[in-house]
Amino acid sequence: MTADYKIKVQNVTKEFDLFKTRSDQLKAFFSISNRPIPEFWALKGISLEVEPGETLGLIGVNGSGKSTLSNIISGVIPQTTGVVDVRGDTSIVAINSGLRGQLTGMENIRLKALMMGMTNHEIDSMLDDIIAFADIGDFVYQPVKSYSSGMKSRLGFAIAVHINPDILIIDEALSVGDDTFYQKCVEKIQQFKEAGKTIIFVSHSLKQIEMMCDRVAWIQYGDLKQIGSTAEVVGEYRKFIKWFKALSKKDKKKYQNEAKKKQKAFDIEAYEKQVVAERQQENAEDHHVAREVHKDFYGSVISETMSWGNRILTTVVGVAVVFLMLVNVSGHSLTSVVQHPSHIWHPTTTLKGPGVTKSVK
Ligand SMILES: Nc1ncnc2c1ncn2[C@@H]1O[C@H](COP(=O)(O)OP(=O)(O)OP(=O)(O)O)[C@@H](O)[C@H]1O
Repeated sequence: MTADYKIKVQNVTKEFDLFKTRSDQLKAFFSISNRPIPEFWALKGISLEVEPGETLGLIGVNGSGKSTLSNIISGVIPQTTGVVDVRGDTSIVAINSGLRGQLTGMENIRLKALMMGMTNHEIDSMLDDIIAFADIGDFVYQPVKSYSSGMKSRLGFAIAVHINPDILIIDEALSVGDDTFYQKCVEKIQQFKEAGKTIIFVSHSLKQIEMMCDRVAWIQYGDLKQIGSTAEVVGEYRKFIKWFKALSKKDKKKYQNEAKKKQKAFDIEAYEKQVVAERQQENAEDHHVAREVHKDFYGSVISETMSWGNRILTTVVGVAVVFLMLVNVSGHSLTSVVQHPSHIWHPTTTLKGPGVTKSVK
C-alpha cells in the first residue's frame, strides 16, 4: 500500500439484512427482536487503492458488488467494516442514484451544487452549461420521476461533471444514453483524465473499460478476484466469461447458488481473525495487532442499530413526551400534577355554552 493514494479501501465488507417485513426491520433497529435475521454479505473484505489521476475500472458479473463498492466510496451508504479513506470530493453518476424524484431537474441541479458547497452565484453561472449538456429540453422543469432512464442519466452526468469534483464515479451511466450523448460523455471523461482527476468507472462493456481505464479491479461475488493492468485483468475476465457461458443452464445456476450461499454464510469474526494472522505474519514484533485490526474494522463505522445509550435516551424522551401530553389533556398545571400525581387521572372539564362559565373538576 502506498502513502500517496486518492482512495484507500481496506478490509471493507458490506452486510445487508434480508428482512421479510417492515416491522422486522424496525424491531432490529431498536434491537428488540431475538429472531435471527438472514444476512447477505455483498462485500466480503475488499482492499484496494486508487492513485491520484488514475482511472480504475470495476468489472464483474451481475450482483458481484460493483455498485455497492462505488456507493460506499462515494458515501451514499456506509460500509459494515473496514477503512474507507477518500481524499477529495466525490460525485457519483449512476442510473438510479443521486437524483430526487420529487424535485424538478432544475431543483436537483441546485440541490446537488449546494451540497458540494457552491454559492447561488456560482450555480447561476454554470446553470446554462448543465442544461445545454443534459439536452433534455423543457423536462428540466418537470419532476425527475417523470424522466426516462436515459434522461436521468443525461441530467445526472451533466450535473456531476459540471460541479467539477476531485473524484468522479460513473456507475453504468453511459449504457442508457444514445450514441451522441455517449460521445459527449466520453469527451468529457477524457477532459477529466487530462485534468488529472481520479475516476472510478463501472461498466459491463469491456470495450469501454479498455478505452477508459488505466487499471481494472474484478469483483466476483463480494471478493476482489484480481486487480492489475487493464489488458491483464480484462483478458482473465474474458476467459472466465467464455468458460461460464459454455456451462449448461443447470451448472450456471449451481455456480451462482454456491457463490450466494458463501455470501450468506460469511463469518465476519473468522475474517477478522484471518486478517490478524496475516498482519502478525508480516510483523511478528507488533503485539497489538488484534487491537489495531479491530479498530480498523470498526473504528470508522457508524452503527446501523441503536446503542444502549441511545435506547435509554429514546425511552426517557418517549416517556417524558407521553407524560406531558397526559398533563396537557388533564387540564391541570404541571406543578399540580407533580405535587398530586393522581390529578392526571381526574381531568378538569370546561363546560362551554351560553351562560356557562364554571369549570367542573
Ligand atoms: N439494499 C440491499 N439489500 C439486500 N441486498 C442488496 C441490497 N443492495 C444490493 N444487494 C445485493 O448485493 C449484491 C451486490 O449488488 P450490487 O448492486 O453491488 O452488484 P453489481 O455488481 O453492481 O451488479 P450489476 O452489475 O447487476 O449492477 C447483489 O446480490 C444484490 O442483490
